[in-house]
Amino acid sequence: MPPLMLALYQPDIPQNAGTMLRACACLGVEAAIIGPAGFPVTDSAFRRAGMDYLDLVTIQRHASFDAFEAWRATRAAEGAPRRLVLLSTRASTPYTDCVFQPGDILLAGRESAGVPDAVFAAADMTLRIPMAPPARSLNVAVAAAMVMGEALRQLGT
Ligand SMILES: C[S@@+](CC[C@H](N)C(=O)[O-])C[C@H]1O[C@@H](n2cnc3c(N)ncnc32)[C@H](O)[C@@H]1O
Repeated sequence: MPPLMLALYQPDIPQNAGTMLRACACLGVEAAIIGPAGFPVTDSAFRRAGMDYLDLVTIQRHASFDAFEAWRATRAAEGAPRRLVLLSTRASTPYTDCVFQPGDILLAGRESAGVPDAVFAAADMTLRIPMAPPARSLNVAVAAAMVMGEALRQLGT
């Protein structure tokens, strides 16, 4: 199992998803796309869009957050639980305070709206990247890259 997974919650901007999937390929991080997405997320659609790193990244696709949670529950029942670590502008814990664990799943929110309250509540941890006021949010791919970098640094990979 790769030490880390990045899950994209209902991504709606293909260029950001492509950037994050490429980062996963380069960093050895597994990826998941939680639908519905705002664009086609099949391998052939990514290839048509020119994503040339596709063969270097393992991408799970889940039709909904419920399906993703069902998969996570199965992993836990098999004795391999995976924490859900949400990146959110609504969180209060700075991401640098998190002690990351092998198998953690970093969840990045939808570009337009983040995640709904039920998804926020389902997370085992919620993390914030502190920003200079009055900034509202980072680009999702930038946020994901910052937290992946810190998690991989801690995990020594
Ligand atoms: C453009 S932001 C979403 C903005 C949305 N209006 C909201 O309030 O959640 C897209 C995603 O990037 C991540 N993100 C952006 N800035 C962040 C920050 N400062 N701390 C943690 N996550 C951040 C989160 O996963 C967020 O859901």
